Amino acid sequence: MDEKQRLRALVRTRRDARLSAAGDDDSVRSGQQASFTAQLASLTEQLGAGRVACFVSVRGEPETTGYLAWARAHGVEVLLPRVRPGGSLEWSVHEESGLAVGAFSIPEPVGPATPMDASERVDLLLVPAAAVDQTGTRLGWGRGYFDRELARLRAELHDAPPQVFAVVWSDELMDRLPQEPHDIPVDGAVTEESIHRFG
Ligand SMILES: Nc1nc2c(c(=O)[nH]1)N(C=O)[C@@H](CNc1ccc(C(=O)N[C@@H](CCC(=O)O)C(=O)O)cc1)CN2
Ligand SMILES: Nc1ncnc2c1ncn2[C@@H]1O[C@H](COP(=O)(O)OP(=O)(O)OP(=O)(O)O)[C@@H](O)[C@H]1O
Repeated sequence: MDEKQRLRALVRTRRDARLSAAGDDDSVRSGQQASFTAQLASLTEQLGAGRVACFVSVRGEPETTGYLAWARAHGVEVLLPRVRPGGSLEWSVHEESGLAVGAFSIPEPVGPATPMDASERVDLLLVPAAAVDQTGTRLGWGRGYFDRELARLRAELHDAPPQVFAVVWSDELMDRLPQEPHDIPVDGAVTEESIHRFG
């Protein structure tokens, strides 16, 4: 098995174990969620971000639900991704009107697509990942959605790219991950314990 596949399987196993350890214990789950909410809110405030792109967590990913509620309460506009045929992402504002289950069983926003480009900038892009290393190399789930999206944003917003932070559990911050030419490093990572900045 190739090294990336081995690492993805390791992370999958740990996430499944974390899910079953928490079980139906709401106090464990809400504690984990509150930790991520606090770190993500802190980063948003540090950056003075008024417009943020995030994701809706599934299957043992760090919980973003609490952060989405915090953002709404604090007047921070949030864009969420939708998978498009052909393998690109599009973005839509997270509205009260809500979410509908989309591709890969991930809840997606139902509103109109909004461009995420020079005319409609975001200050902070929070991306899912399986793992991140100390140089900002990010390992995803292998379909390249965020690799392509980060490449697009870098090309379009080269004068003022948004800050990009991966959201991972602290045991997913690794020393060294396999790196490929198309990998675009992230600026930092947010875990349930702290905020990390690379380079
Ligand atoms: N919450 C969330 N939203 C997201 C992503 C993500 O990783 N997480 N994406 C990131 O690109 C995009 C959707 N892309 C996806 C890419 C790959 C898989 C995937 O491989 N799923 C595997 C299981 C992976 C796992 O073990 O967790 C599967 O469904 O079999 C799912 C979604 C956009 N939205
Ligand atoms: N900028 C790009 N343009 C076109 N294809 C790309 C680009 N970046 C990555 N890809 C393709 O996407 C696929 C997945 O790449 P990789 O294994 O690095 O994904 P990943 O980082 O795990 O996934 P993701 O970005 O979905 O989280 C590869 O086939 C790769 O060639």
